[in-house]
Amino acid sequence: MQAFAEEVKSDGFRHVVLLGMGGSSLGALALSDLFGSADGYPDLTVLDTTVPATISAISDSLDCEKTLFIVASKSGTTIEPNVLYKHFRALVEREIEGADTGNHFVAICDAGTSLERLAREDGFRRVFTNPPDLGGRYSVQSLFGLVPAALLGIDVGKLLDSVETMSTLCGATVPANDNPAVWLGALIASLVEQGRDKLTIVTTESLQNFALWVEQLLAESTEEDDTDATDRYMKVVEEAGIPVVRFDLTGRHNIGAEFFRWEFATAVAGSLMGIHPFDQPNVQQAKDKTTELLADYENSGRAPALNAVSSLTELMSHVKKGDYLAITAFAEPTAQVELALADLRQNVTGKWGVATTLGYGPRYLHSTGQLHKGGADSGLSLQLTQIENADVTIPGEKFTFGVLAAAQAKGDLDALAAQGRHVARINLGADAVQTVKTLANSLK
Ligand SMILES: O=P(O)(O)OC[C@H]1O[C@](O)(CO)[C@@H](O)[C@@H]1O
Repeated sequence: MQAFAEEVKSDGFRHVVLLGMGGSSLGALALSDLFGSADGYPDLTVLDTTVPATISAISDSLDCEKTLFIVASKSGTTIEPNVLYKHFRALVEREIEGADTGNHFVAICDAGTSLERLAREDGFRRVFTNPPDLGGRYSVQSLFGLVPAALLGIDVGKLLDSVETMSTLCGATVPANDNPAVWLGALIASLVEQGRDKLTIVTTESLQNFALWVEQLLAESTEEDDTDATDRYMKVVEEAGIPVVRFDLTGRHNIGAEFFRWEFATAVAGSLMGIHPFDQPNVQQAKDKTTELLADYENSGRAPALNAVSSLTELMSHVKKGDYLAITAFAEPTAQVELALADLRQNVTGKWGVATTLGYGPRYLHSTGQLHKGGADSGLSLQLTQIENADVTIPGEKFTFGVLAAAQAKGDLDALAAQGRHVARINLGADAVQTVKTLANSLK
């Protein structure tokens, strides 16, 4: 891996764009956030969206000649990386005519998948095949995390040493009380039993995407989660007297140990809670609805309609003690949108006294989407959409990214509603920031 990273660096690549969802990208995102790229190594962008505005913004900013794309998917069948590959392959072919475009693409996947075949047929620079007995969200210490880490110039050996240290501390002969992961898993499970079924992860800035990684691990595995990294929200949490556990990261490479601790703890918590920690059965429901909507579009030419559904106030009229509000946004996550949403969340908590989660679509569909549909019936869902403002075609497909994003948004809300969950949708219109601000202010 490190030899490959050196080769990529010396061939003049300055940017790596990783196309992948959930466990196939969040570990790399966490590592890139924490380490950045070492001197002379390329930077890393994770692209795990179908929202046209974000895809256009990234496509416009790329210097294709110096960009390497990683298509990362264990199953090889996930729609997002597959269509993103089609888009970027065409872009590279347009931008650097005549060159060996396959050289700009790398695949990470399980052996024998359709992605492996495609990558070989399309002449990818390299195909990394992963051991198939690893669940997606438990795969950061495998090629899914390590190849991007090596490309960033991270010392992969040091990272793995820290994983090994934690795995020794969690060995089979270590009594449960002294085992850091069993202790954490048991704590999570026992707090859930006492009714504390929300976990807030507060981190320093460089670990915010590590929190996203933990969110996916827990939300798909145990169906219980709430994360928030803003200090203001943390204050509200502390004031509510919620138990706090603190882990200090002594040296960046020790993130490897934390990956291991949380994976093991999640398996322990899931087992104690009687939940299968390696399964995510409800994720499929939204995928099936999306597939139906896309087929309908291909037959009728009618794009999935994202009509307004209910309103925030009407939605919150159903709230009960212990419920949470899941805010999902199919919009470009600009800094201003993030700030406006942080205010909205704070005001929701202030007005109704509930915890909130925030997930951008379609990323959250591969993470907290499981919690929303398969977790306890304590979540109300507010979907915010801003999809129509731009569109991007997908070579070889009848649908565009806009149609796909709309089908994913509608598919998820339909799946939730079909389960009797309370839902609302607000279309953000042309000015997403202003719409969210107005909504937040109306709650004061
Ligand atoms: O690596 P794949 O097969 O593309 O899957 C991506 C993600 O999708 C999920 O299967 C959920 O849809 C996650 O568990 C997984 O990490």
